Amino acid sequence: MAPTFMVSAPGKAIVFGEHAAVYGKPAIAAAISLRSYLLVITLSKSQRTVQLNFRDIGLNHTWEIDNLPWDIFQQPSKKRSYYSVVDSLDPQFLEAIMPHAEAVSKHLPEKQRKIHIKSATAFLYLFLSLGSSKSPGFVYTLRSTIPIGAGLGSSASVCVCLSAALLLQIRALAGPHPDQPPDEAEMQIEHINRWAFVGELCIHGDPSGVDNTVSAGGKAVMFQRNASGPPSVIRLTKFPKLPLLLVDTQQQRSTATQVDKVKTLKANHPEITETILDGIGKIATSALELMSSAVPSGSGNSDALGHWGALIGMNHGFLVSLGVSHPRLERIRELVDYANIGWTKLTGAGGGGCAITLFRSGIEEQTIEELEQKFTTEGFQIHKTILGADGVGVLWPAVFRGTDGKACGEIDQTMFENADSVQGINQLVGVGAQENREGWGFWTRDLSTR
Ligand SMILES: Nc1ncnc2c1ncn2[C@@H]1O[C@H](COP(=O)(O)OP(=O)(O)O)[C@@H](O)[C@H]1O
Ligand SMILES: C[C@@](O)(CCOP(=O)(O)O)CC(=O)O
Repeated sequence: MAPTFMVSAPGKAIVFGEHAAVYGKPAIAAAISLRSYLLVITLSKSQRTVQLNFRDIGLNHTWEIDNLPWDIFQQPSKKRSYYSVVDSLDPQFLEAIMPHAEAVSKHLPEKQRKIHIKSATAFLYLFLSLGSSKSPGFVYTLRSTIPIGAGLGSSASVCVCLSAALLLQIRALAGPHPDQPPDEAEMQIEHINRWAFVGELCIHGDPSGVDNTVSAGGKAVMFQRNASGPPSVIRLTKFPKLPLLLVDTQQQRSTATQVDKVKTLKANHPEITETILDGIGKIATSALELMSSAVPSGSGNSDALGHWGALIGMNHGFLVSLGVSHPRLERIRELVDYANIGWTKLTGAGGGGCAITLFRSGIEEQTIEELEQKFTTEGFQIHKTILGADGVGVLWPAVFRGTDGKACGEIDQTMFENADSVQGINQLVGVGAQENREGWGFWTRDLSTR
């Protein structure tokens, strides 16, 4: 029987190119140190149930494994392998899943229930695609430090966790281990990424794939969806350590709705919208070119920083034209612009969610503190995070450790559920880019050649 284990995957911030990424334009995004954590417990052979316990959204549902539609998923003509490339959902699979997904949270108001159904659909689609009718029972408990529906890729990070956990359970992944050849690590990240994309298809409708790609591989990437075949992904080894502030409007919205808004605009005004999307793509390309010649940083090269700042301002302007800003996002920009200390753009799908602000060089710490105070007074939330965090990671077995790094015991479901807020989760299992916590492993790809 597999030991209790945990997987974790980061959220992301899109620095340039959201929305345009859906239409095949390039985007630049980086993993952040806010993460989701999924604890996987294997039950004894006699317990033939699978429990999904998504604590942050209050979803807790148990299915009988034998009642799930395995026959539909395992038809020889449709059965997928862990290395298959799946880029669209099978309508027959979806139809078979629906009664089981719709069995969740019947007591809740429709709006909240819809969210639960989407998360349950993503889980069941992956579980039935990758698992087996003969598998033992499992409990999957998820907790996340990423705000949900805030543009920081919470759904992708959940999907990466689910994909990695299921692939580990069917032994389709080796490691991660320290002596793993980089090519093997690359391949395993890609398998996790591909199945995470399938989960994203269930939650989003039409994701570009940038979120799951950054979450699975971590660090920073230039991403471009192709008309057919896999997307082009360039790992950005020279991604600058930028003096960035991440401000949350606390205005929740759904990515699917914002993506639909742009789709409608494009249908009504095809030429103008295409010009805007093209402009956004050119901004991402220009940032990439700049990165290969001069690396912008908070302390040095203020020309390069100013260039990036201008690109950030233009990118936001285009997003406003696409109709995906929000008065609260504009308020963040207004406060930064009045103080004349940097450049702001929304990040993610917009319509609420978060904004990033890049500071000019030489801004006094006190000025930043005053601005942060204003944000807090006006009900915004500031997320302290770094860009370029690690991708998907595994804690196998799931043990917690004392301050000396020594294993103290297994993390059980109650302990994980009871970890108090973000601080409690971080204290128990937290792992970020700067926190090389004992026991966690990450697939490490070779970055030297890119
Ligand atoms: N912590 C979580 N637990 C369960 N489901 C989650 C969690 N975070 C995100 N999700 C799923 O992802 C959806 C939010 O995704 P989305 O609208 O794309 O926002 P984001 O920009 O945060 O990714 C939620 O409605 C839910 O279905
Ligand atoms: C708007 C979009 O470009 C990014 C969405 O990011 P988020 O789901 O808001 O974190 C959509 C996509 O690329 O799939």
